[in-house]
Amino acid sequence: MTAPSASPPDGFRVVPGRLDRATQEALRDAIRAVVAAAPLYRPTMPRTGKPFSVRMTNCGSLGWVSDQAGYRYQPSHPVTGAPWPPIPPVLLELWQELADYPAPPEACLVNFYEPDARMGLHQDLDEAEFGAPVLSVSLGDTCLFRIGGAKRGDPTRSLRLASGDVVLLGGASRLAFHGVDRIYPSTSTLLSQGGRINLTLRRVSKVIGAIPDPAIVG
Ligand SMILES: O=C(O)CCC(=O)C(=O)O
Ligand SMILES: [Fe+2]
Repeated sequence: MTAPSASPPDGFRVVPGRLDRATQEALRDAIRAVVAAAPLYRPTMPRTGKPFSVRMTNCGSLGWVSDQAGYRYQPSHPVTGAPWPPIPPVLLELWQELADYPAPPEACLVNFYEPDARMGLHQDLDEAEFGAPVLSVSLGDTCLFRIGGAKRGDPTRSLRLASGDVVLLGGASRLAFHGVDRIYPSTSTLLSQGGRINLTLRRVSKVIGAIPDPAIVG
């Protein structure tokens, strides 16, 4: 008997093909404009200083960065010192439709994967607010995405994410380990040079009164 594959953690939602081709193209162009204002750079790992294989930038009032001092959110680009550009409206609308959270995202991390890039299993833990999901959008080449549970050793399951797919890490899955094991080159025509763009929308700070008070609502 083969080992059963892990069932997805509660709150993990995949919406295949959520963005049609025209929307993907518009979003690609919006991200090009973000990258023109806030260039992709290669972050380094805390302590070791080892470079990531993924290049990154951000849009939003806050951006996620990593360097030898650690992981954190900050309002400006670590190389240029400029504030991050705003999050494109199409992404804010997507958050409103899917996130089920009463405040907008503050950060959108932009990951760019060359064909040989990957992202090791990790949890997204640098936000103060775990009540909001992380909403992820894939553009360009298909990847092999892996998700496990709240502990590093928990069983994992793998799925392919294609251009236009949207994933939500909400509920229990908000703290699940996840990563990207590989990119499948030449699986999309969206990016002329190939590769994969992943966008993650994140609420960083807590919203006071985010949970409606039943005494007021009722
Ligand atoms: O590229 C992906 O699909 C996942 C990215 C991710 O987990 C992250 O940026 O924290
Ligand atoms: Fe992540």
